[in-house]
Amino acid sequence: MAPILNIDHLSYHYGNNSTPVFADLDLRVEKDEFIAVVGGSGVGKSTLLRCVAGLAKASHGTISLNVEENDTRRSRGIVFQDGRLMPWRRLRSNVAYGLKGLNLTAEEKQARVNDVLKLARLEELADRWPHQLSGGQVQRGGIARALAVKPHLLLMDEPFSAVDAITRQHLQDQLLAIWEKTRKAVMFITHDIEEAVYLADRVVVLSGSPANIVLDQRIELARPRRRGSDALQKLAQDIANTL
Ligand SMILES: Nc1ncnc2c1ncn2[C@@H]1O[C@H](COP(=O)(O)OP(=O)(O)OP(=O)(O)O)[C@@H](O)[C@H]1O
Repeated sequence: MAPILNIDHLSYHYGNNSTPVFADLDLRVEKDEFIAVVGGSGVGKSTLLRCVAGLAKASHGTISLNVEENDTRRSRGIVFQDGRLMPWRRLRSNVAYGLKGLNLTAEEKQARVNDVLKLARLEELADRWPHQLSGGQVQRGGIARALAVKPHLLLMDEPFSAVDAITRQHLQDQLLAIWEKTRKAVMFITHDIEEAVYLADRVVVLSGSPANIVLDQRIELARPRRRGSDALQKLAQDIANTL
């Protein structure tokens, strides 16, 4: 099967900086595959994700998405670190916002919103304002909004880094449950290597200046995985040693 995402010879420069953030970067992501991108602070993880999201334009190279065009869904859904819910809209309306412009009837939109709120286990909170939600609920709201457009590729930029450790573990497990149900490609940025190994099918390590992929590690651990297991810790340590 052809990869869903093909990144070829990608380079990105900010302004007139002489050194690109990354250069000549190649990456393939298969349909249904969950990949995590890790790397030190400032190495270029978010920039790469923003390029794939279409929010930043690469200086050189290409990004192609191998997806069926369809006006009832979008190719990509994006989840940011802070959830990015609009404070003047209730949760339901925030989730519905991304559906603007899609060729869906009002009933279909409503059904979509209900479905993703249910997936994110937020049905009961649908009429709350963002300030009435916990940090973890806001993040789940961000995930629901991204899923509402039925993306082929879900892009997540350190989505759990602003919540406490216990909430983070719950969110990781909820994300995996959603992924099992929806089976889409995920590109997940994190600086937490254990999180990457716990979640992903593949962990890609970005390093250097300009950055490039210094390790592309398949994670063969059976699911469900056990946090803190020797095998998981060892893989995480091996990956950390490449940084
Ligand atoms: N608007 C900008 N103008 C110039 N340089 C920028 C801009 N945004 C980011 N950078 C630089 O580009 C590099 C990559 O930034 P990026 O945010 O992609 O890194 P990151 O790996 O996601 O970091 P972190 O894990 O700390 O979020 C950094 O050195 C950063 O300082």
